[in-house]
Amino acid sequence: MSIPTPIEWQEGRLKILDQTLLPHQTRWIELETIEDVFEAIIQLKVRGAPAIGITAAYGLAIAAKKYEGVDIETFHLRIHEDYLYLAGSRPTAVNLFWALDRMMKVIETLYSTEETIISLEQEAKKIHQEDEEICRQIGENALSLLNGRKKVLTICNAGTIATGKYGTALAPFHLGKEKGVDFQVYACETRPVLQGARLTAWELQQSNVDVTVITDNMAAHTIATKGIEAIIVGADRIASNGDTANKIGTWQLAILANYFQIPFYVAAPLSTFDFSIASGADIPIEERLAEEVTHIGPNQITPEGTKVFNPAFDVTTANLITAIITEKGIFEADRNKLAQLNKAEEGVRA
Ligand SMILES: CSC[C@@H](O)[C@@H](O)C(=O)COP(=O)(O)O
Repeated sequence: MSIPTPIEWQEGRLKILDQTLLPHQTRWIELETIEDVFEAIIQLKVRGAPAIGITAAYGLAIAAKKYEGVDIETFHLRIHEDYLYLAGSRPTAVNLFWALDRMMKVIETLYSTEETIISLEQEAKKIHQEDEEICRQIGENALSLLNGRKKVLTICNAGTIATGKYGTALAPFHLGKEKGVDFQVYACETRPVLQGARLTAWELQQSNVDVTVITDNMAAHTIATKGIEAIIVGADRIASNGDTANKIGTWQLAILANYFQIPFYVAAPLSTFDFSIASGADIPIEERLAEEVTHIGPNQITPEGTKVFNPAFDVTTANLITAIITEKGIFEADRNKLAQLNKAEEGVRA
């Protein structure tokens, strides 16, 4: 696979592929401070739930280095402020909070500032490395579930550049390519920020996967006339009952899948589950700047003063989800089935 790695940590320096410049420029930028990390996340230079979590974890490791030489109590106070700052960047993707909480757990067990700084860097690297293996496993499970269905529709970008490697919803296409299984992928352009048209099209082209871009309002017609056999999407947060937040536009695809009687799959790591909330009604939905809707790139497309509603995500209700594909297997989007998964995971964590 020839897609560049989206996040790199080399000798204590963090570099990310600036996704706002894709597909026209492939440029890595260095994030030197916690403020750089915060800005990169809110400006979508790095995006996608797992990639946000990984970058924030490195952000905390970078922040910790500022406090070399301070006593451990002061260190705890300062790093807690940094944790809250990064946690305030984007509200919907729970992987952000999962990664930051995991970093803070490391701190609880150590009593020397110097040792904690080293351990935080190690933990961030671990979160990053683990994600690649998790995504590969999701890809394997998705490949077996798709089982010969080759014409697949997706939305947004839940690919390599949204994760450590391979992606979630796009993982079966990358892995399929490695194994000689060829898919025909249809990618919704994903207004307003065009993650499908800009990022998924670019990423799948890098992998030589056959990809066709459609505008978001072409989905029903495309499913009906092009013989789409399944829809697969990523996730930003999955509630205890299986309700799933993902990029705005996902819900309408699930409704269409139900209408056309084709499977609708969500692919996500366990770090995207939020077992602390009962249903999708509890998921905070990020609203972003009006300019994302009023403009395409630098060009304004609406009359001056047009009112705008710009939610970045919607919640697909569990009843519309055929299955959730995780690194630990395939699950029904059902409160009781997911509770078993949570129990098994709690056992592993204990
Ligand atoms: C593996 S990425 C999963 C999700 O985060 C993805 O589908 C998505 O909705 C990304 O939204 P974005 O606003 O681009 O961060």
